[in-house]
Amino acid sequence: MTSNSDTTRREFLKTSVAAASAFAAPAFVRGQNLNSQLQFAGIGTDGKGYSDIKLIASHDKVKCVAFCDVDLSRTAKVKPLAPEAPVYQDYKKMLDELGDKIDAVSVSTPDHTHAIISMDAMQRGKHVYCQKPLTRTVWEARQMRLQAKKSGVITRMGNQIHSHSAYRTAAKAIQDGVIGKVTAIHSWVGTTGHGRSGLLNKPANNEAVPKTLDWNLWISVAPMRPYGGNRVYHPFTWRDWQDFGSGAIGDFGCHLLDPVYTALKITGDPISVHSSHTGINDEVWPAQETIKYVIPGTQYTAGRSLPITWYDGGRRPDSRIAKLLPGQSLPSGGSIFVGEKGNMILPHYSQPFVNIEGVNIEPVESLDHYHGWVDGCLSGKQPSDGFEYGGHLTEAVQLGNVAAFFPGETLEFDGKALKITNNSEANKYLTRDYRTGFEIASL
Ligand SMILES: NC(=O)C1=CN([C@@H]2O[C@H](COP(=O)(O)OP(=O)(O)OC[C@H]3O[C@@H](n4cnc5c(N)ncnc54)[C@H](OP(=O)(O)O)[C@@H]3O)[C@@H](O)[C@H]2O)C=CC1
Ligand SMILES: O=C1CO[C@H](CO)[C@@H](O)[C@@H]1O
Repeated sequence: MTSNSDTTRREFLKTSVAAASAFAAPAFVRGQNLNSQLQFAGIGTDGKGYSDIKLIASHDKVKCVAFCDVDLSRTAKVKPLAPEAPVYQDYKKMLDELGDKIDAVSVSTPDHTHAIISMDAMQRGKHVYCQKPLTRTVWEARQMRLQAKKSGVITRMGNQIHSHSAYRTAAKAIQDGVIGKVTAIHSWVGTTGHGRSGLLNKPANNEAVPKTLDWNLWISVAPMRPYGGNRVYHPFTWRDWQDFGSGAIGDFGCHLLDPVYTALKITGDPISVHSSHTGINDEVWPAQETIKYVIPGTQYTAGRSLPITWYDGGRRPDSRIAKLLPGQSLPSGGSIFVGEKGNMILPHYSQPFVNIEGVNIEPVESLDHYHGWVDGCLSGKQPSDGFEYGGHLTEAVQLGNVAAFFPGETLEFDGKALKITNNSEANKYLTRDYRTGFEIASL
């Protein structure tokens, strides 16, 4: 049952956010919303989920009203944040039972469950903070973008470095023209596509599912398979497996390519994608990859299109591309922005530098990524990396994973039609088959 005051408050929050998404929110709406509380539920409560929930809950207008994790043994850390809040194993049951008592949710679960949970929450009018990559597939990323717009809810992707000084400084430097127009991007990370579980195929042995874990809910949209054992798939090692995670580019693409997309204001769909790697089977992602994209140019690029090359698993760009000054070196992960006047090197999570003598970049301040989303939910103002932005970025990242199934081929992509135009077989990898009972209700 919802009390009258809850209904009134909830209805008010909903209408004012809907109004704000249709046109700029009038000051009185913002003011009244900023005085109200955000009733928040955290989904996925260990691993990254714990830090997401803790940092969102540190906003003084947030009230934690529920927690949810498929493994009840992994909920102990969040309980002290709101000892009276109920703990659920099934997010659907939580949303059904608590209804309007929840305004907003975080989704910090393995990649394969981001879309099914976030779509359901948005369809019920909840604001959503969802971890990176926004989704496991290109099709899901498109649905998330469309649904967020349709529902008029406030969204943010969990790529928190977006708000960090290092990435914000890099974006400003590019937009200020420090290296001139950009002609190419090279981004790399040391992380490998598999190796976390030590397996290349499903294990022959099985172990009993821990009593605290609902394995059916963990598997969710993916085809059912036996539990396997601790750290075969969960926790954490799901990143290796095609059914659940997204390999190295899925794990880090939405971090490293985020300042590229933000700085260059990329909103167009990739034109083409090409992969080369050390080998792929039907289960895990390649250990080492090079993915080459061609992306439509913007006001900050020299050409009408822009080549972006991604390297992982120990592969990295030829250091001569960077034309470093004496004393400079390439970081273990990051990006080279090649410009007409010079190059900018952006190490992952630290300040950028350029190879132009005498030019130092003044850092800009960090913002609070988590509070920025909460403030957005209360004011109706969409933060910069909502699902419209995160959806575009994730589509590109996951398109790289589609290309991994066709090494050596250049796949041409028609973003409008959501179709690969020169290889019909590749289209099946843009989406997936959903397990009965776990289909995503799309638009
Ligand atoms: N932005 C960043 O810097 C980082 C982002 N991430 C992202 O966060 C997400 C989670 O990663 P990580 O914390 O490492 O993963 P883990 O496997 O360690 O934890 C995920 C948590 O979610 C729970 N869970 C799994 N499925 C569901 C479900 N359907 N409903 C509710 N709870 C569920 C897990 O339970 P169980 O123990 O049973 O699996 C676990 O407690 C990923 O998308 C990852 O990419 C991760 C690290 C850093
Ligand atoms: O930033 C991060 C730190 O490492 C984790 C494990 O690879 C990533 O998932 C995460 O996004």
